[in-house]
Amino acid sequence: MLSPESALQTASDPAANPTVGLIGWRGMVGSVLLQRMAEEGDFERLNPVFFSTSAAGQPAPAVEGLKGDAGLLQDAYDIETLAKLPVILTTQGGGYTSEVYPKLRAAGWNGIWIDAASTLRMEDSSIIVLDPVNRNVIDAGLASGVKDFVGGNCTVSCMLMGLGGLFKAGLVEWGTAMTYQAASGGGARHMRELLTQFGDLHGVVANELADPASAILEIDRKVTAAQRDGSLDASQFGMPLAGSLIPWIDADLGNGMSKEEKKAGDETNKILGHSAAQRVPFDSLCVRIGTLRSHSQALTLKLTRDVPLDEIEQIIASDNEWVSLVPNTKEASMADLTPIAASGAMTIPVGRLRKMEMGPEYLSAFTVGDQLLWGAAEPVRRMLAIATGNL
Ligand SMILES: NC(=O)C1=CN([C@@H]2O[C@H](COP(=O)(O)OP(=O)(O)OC[C@H]3O[C@@H](n4cnc5c(N)ncnc54)[C@H](OP(=O)(O)O)[C@@H]3O)[C@@H](O)[C@H]2O)C=CC1
Ligand SMILES: N[C@@H](CC(=O)OP(=O)(O)O)C(=O)O
Repeated sequence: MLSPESALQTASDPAANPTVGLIGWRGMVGSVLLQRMAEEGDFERLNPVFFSTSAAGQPAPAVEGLKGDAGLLQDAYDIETLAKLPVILTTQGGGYTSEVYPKLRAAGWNGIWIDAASTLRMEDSSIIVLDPVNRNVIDAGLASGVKDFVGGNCTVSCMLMGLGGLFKAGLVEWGTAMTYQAASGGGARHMRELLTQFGDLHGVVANELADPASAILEIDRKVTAAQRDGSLDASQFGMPLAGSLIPWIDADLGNGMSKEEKKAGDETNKILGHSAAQRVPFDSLCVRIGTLRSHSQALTLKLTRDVPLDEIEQIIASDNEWVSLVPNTKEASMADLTPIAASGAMTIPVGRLRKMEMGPEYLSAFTVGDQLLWGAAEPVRRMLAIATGNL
């Protein structure tokens, strides 16, 4: 393994492994990314140069598969060093992208920028990457000189991994998604806050819970009072999430829509490579719930025609190797169609498939996916493999 310095010097040597700058590897998405890269043996085929916004000069992380160590952390704001890299992959977040990306391009950098943040997603110059769904769009983009490849919104990517087959077959006239998004979608501190709230609420009624004869309405009164009196730490979410929900995610766009909801239609159509004329109306109502990891969504799809349910199931199941069809029974749904089942798994369960009372073209569906895997880390990991000729 080359030291970061020599790796940078040989970045254009075609005989060497491709050099890639990794930024954001310490965060939640970044940690999952490193885990997946180690599992897939990616570090055997790359020269990684690790960057940090807070700890330049410290030792880079030890990663499985790398021959030798990765040297020291480089300064993630050092444009000159970044500009020597042929490929940069960042999971650092939108603030970092907004600050560094324009400076790098202004400095004449012409490398490939792979990003998990939303900042550049809807730019004409970028492609939203989800290769099991849009490998054709990615390949065409690479061939035509596109340099910016951005992972999609977690909810959108998980939905398309599950139901992309129906969209690709041209069977969706319009759709809606009612989402149930996990606390971890907000970041590590949000997860901690939720668990702390659960613990505090339990503490408020621990004595009553220990006594089977205590009045349930008194327990309810005490919990509700604690949720309302400001005693719970809600600094991340802005209101208690434990034992409740928040029917708004991300910024208020001022037109009755949240930023998270706008992404559903915009990103779905961009990933599928639809022109404005081909746009499939797809709208959503996004809700934060008190789960830890994995985003769920209940969908209503208006199909372009009446397709028999068994055919629909076949189209969904055969779209990609990660879809897992769950029989529409109570037992199977409880076992396999929950955040508990999906968290940490690469599979995307799709179930509750049935035709609705409104007519045979109306399909009801439920899907759940680990938003840190297919919703964030995996599409950018795979894009890196594509960009470096390994996928
Ligand atoms: N969370 C999710 O479900 C999803 C997130 N994304 C996007 O991915 C990007 C990154 O999100 P996420 O990983 O959740 O962000 P995190 O807040 O977990 O990590 C981002 C950066 O914060 C710094 N940091 C500061 N304190 C800590 C700490 N205690 N532990 C770890 N890192 C710390 C690290 O930078 P440094 O090492 O340089 O100090 C790290 O790289 C965002 O743009 C987000 O929108 C996309 C889809 C889903
Ligand atoms: N907004 C998502 C997570 C996320 O980071 O989305 P995006 O990458 O589109 O900003 C959530 O809170 O669950």
